[in-house]
Amino acid sequence: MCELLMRMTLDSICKVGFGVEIGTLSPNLPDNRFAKAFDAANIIVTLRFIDPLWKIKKFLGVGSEAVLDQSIKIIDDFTYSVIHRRKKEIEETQEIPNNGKIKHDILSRFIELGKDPENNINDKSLRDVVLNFVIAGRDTTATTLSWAIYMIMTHDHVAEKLYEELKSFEKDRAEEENVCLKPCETQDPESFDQRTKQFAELMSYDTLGKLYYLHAVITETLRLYPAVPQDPKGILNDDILPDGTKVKAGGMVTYVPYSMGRMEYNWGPDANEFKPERWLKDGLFQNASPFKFTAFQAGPRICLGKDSAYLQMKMALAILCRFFKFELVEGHAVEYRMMTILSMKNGLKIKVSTRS
Ligand code: HEM
Repeated sequence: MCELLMRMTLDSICKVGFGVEIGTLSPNLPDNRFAKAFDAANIIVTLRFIDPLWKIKKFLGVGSEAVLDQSIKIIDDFTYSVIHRRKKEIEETQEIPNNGKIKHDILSRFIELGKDPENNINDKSLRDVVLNFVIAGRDTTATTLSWAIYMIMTHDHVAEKLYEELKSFEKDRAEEENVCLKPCETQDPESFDQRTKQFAELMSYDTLGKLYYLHAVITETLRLYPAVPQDPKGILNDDILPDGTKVKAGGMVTYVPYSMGRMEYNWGPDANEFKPERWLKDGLFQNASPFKFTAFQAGPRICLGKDSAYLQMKMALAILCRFFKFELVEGHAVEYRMMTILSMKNGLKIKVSTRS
């Protein structure tokens, strides 16, 4: 399941961020060299923190450092091909007179800014923009979706409550749009497919905002399994923190969303329990201060993609939890893989059944 979700979020960030369809989630699941190289580079760079010999290996070009060099080459090739494709498409559309098409993706906006030499944007800085958005937007949402599905399938009452919310959302939306819901025969793939498509079409940015329980399920997942479990900061100058702690230039300060999300001091005696209800008051979602719920960081450098991440995760989970039931494969151990992102070491092996 984790790999499929990673493919989905990679396709999605490439489409929304860079305006290109890369189709890694197409039915034949094509070999995904970029994703493999990206994962390998992520692991190797993180392991440098605990491998005192990494500089020597890098100098000699051996072991994991040799793999890193190959991975970087694959990542660069992919990234530059995305940039060149987008640039070419922009040029071609601009050749059509009075075309007036506005490019909404992030990469196009940076390419546009690059036309002014004062902005000093070249292909290398565009590559960094692309990679930054892949790093920020792929693993974070994919891993949160994996933990959310794990939480939903191990808490039956949550799965049922969510299903009820999605069923009544579907009914209400069909009434609002004045359309009849198509039949949903779980044994007939064609009919089942048609109904899932119809459900997807009934979703919109505004209407997804009404799915309070789903919003609470995702937020509760991020409280217990924040995609960025710890977030270290380098100290530039000697300073004194608000509580009086003195910190020295060259040192590090880390805030730890994983621990903060589980502190009884913050969340009460049931802090370790998965309870989406804690986010609801009279059925409406109640947000917490970002300084208490720190999964997206707080202050001026808070995550820029928070709303887009919720939107994507809500769309994916709404379809999955409305039409499918999940069960953990017997004996499969769900364990942490502690990298920059809190992912699952052995993936998430599940049995899936359909719901009418
Ligand atoms: C569950 C999903 C996500 C989580 C938990 C998350 C979490 C975070 C966190 C903790 C930071 C602060 C990192 C730091 O200290 O420097 C951050 C920054 C950022 N995130 Fe997200 N993120 C998510 C999804 C996304 C998505 C989908 C995008 C883009 C489409 C995105 C774009 C960004 C950007 C651009 C920054 C840098 C903001 C800045 O430094 O000013 N994030 N995110």
